[in-house]
Amino acid sequence: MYADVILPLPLSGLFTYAIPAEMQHKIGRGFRVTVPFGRRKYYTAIVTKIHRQSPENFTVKEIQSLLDSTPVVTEQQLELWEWISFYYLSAQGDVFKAALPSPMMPADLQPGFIPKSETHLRINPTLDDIAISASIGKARKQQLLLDEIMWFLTETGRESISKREVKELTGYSPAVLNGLLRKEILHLFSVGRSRLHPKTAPTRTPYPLSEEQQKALDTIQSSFSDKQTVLLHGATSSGKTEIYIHLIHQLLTEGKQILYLLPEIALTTQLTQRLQAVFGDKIGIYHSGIDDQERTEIWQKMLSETPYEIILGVRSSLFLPFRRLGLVIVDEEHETSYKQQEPSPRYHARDTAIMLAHMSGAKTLLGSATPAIESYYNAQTGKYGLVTLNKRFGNIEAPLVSLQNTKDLRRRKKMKNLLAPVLMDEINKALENGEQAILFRNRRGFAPMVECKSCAWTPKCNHCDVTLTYHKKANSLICHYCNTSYPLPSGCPSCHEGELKSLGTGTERLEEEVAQLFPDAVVARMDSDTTRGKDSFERIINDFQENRIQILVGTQMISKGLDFGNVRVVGIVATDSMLNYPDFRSHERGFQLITQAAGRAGRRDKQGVVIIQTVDPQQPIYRFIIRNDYESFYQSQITERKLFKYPPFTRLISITLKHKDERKVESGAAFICQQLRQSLGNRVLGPNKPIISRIQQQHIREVLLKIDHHFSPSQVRELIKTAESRLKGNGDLKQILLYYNVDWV
Ligand SMILES: Nc1ncnc2c1ncn2[C@@H]1O[C@H](COP(=O)(O)OP(=O)(O)OP(=O)(O)O)[C@@H](O)[C@H]1O
Ligand SMILES: [Zn+2]
Repeated sequence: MYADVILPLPLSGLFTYAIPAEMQHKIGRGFRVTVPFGRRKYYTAIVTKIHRQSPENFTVKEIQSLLDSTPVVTEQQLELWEWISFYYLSAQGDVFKAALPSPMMPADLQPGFIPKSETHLRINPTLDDIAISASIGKARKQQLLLDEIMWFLTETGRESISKREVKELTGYSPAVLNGLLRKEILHLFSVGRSRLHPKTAPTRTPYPLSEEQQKALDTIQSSFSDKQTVLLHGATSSGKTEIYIHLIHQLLTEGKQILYLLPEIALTTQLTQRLQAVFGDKIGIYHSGIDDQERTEIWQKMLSETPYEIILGVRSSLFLPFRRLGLVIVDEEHETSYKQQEPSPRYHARDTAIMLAHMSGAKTLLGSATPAIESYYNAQTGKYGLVTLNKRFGNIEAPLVSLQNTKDLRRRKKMKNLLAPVLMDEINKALENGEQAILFRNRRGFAPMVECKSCAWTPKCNHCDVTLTYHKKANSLICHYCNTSYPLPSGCPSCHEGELKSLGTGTERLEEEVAQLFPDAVVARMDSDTTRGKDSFERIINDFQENRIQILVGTQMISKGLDFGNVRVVGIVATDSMLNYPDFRSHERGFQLITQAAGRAGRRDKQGVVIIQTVDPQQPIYRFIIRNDYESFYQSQITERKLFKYPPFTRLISITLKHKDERKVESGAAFICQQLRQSLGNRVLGPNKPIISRIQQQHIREVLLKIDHHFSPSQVRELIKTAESRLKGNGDLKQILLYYNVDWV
């Protein structure tokens, strides 16, 4: 008998191995095996098929060992993997690697799962009291410690005490304990211990819903009777999360599991607190910030008889084994961080979640104050149900948004620093009232650019076509594409005359300046530079929540989903580069980002104030934002999308080609275009030289396919795969790396 397996390698197709006789009755689909492959000794692979067809043309190797006695990947998961690999044009091995926590796939160079253990002590059962006291003799300190241990065991009713616990006893000293061990009065042994969080009990029941919330919940439930997916379009702070909580509560009574997806780890902290208050330890948290070994235990728990009933996590959590999935909630469904960009599989977690729900007979609820144009279109055309919630919870008015023309203010010498006078005033007022402010800037680091004052030389990355960002605290120049860091030169290395000056503002400079402007306030920054540490999100969020920080400066990380009660002012410092970025989605993103950031203000008691600083206040998008008019904004966008054949009217597939040799990558891209044009004609755009055309020494070209609904995903897949194999058959071009990004965002 033979087994087809998926290897954790970026290779297309399955690999066949012979099953040793003694394994034949124990193996099946979804089991892990170790197999020899290539030069490395062994890999962990997943069995997808058992059959009797002996492979031709090569000698089959044998499976080395079987790791499981029951499948660790369910039938449904394997189906989902197949769909991802098919739809997103990614190798099955890439999907496998993305899905399983790495300790579940031990290999030569990769350790496996290590159960967590703890050292315990127990009293030697072969000794009676007389033997013990004879052995202790006159060692008074040993007797005292032993008495304390015995007292502990009686009190707790346990057989053993952990080493950690012994250290807390008053009579403890290492010498005394060693004495008891040497005399074999005490024995050491090791006990397995779960990494999962211990029991936490709920502290409250769900809040009663307002009338509007209840109506929205009822409509969601009735929509589910004929739609598999429903979009909840609810204003910021309208209380969507509380609606989710009621819905979850309902599903739990039906014995169903719920997957609650968030776009970013930064959002899990607050949501964990909110959900745990109601659901206690029914919730498992799953994201890349959680240690791999613990993730393995969560996976095992999901396979057990007592799985988590609720999983809260980011995109990778849709790979967990669910058995009774009833509902997937995709919160902030518009977020582009739901799309995995690197590495393959480049899947969209929202769309994959809808597929997962479909395969499980579950429902999907998408929620956002600023839905993705595609999702709103699906709701408009009846593919999804649509439920709208316009009002903020507690009937608080939507924040008052106003624009400040910084170009004009500068000309009139009114900009004394990075903040417009009106914004300064509002922050001062808020601080006087004991309220808080959030300042948003979509650029991290101190200054996005450094320039020589005399010759205008600017430092660039050696590996990428990118100007370097100055980071002051690290005192270095950093490439935001490959992360290489360079020391800051003391003078211009080009003309040797000029001094270097830094241009522009990142969050680090904004934080520094704001701290000087408001010396009595505590100012903190939240961006990817300040949130590297394990608990750093939690610390900043808790400090802000509890008013230990008055002004929070940050990137898009602070712009959405967070719920702070005391924020009066939100300042959006420079939005122009974002809106002028040459991409058909730049206005959609701008609208979402600004509306979401604005939504952090005035969430309790009274209306908030939002000030947007721009050099171009005439941009029509601001009118939609100020009037909080998603509907008209959507209309303007969908008209453009239709006219220029963008999603949802087409599917975009981007093909990226990379090679060290620019000439080669150029001819490779031309070759691919020419191949695809034979059947796809003018649906093929390119090749294009991207704005950043070299990253990590690799030259890059891009081809974009705009596929209308004449072509099915499988037809397009076929055409692309044919073009790829022709390119790989061309001796000169076969080294070119090809990457596909389906539903490119
Ligand atoms: N029924 C309710 N009873 C008491 N408090 C509520 C209720 N509904 C919402 N709230 C409170 O109102 C605030 C806003 O609600 P929530 O965070 O759920 O809004 P949201 O719609 O998810 O907002 P966003 O899209 O901005 O994340 C929260 O502090 C929440 O606890
Ligand atoms: Zn670089």
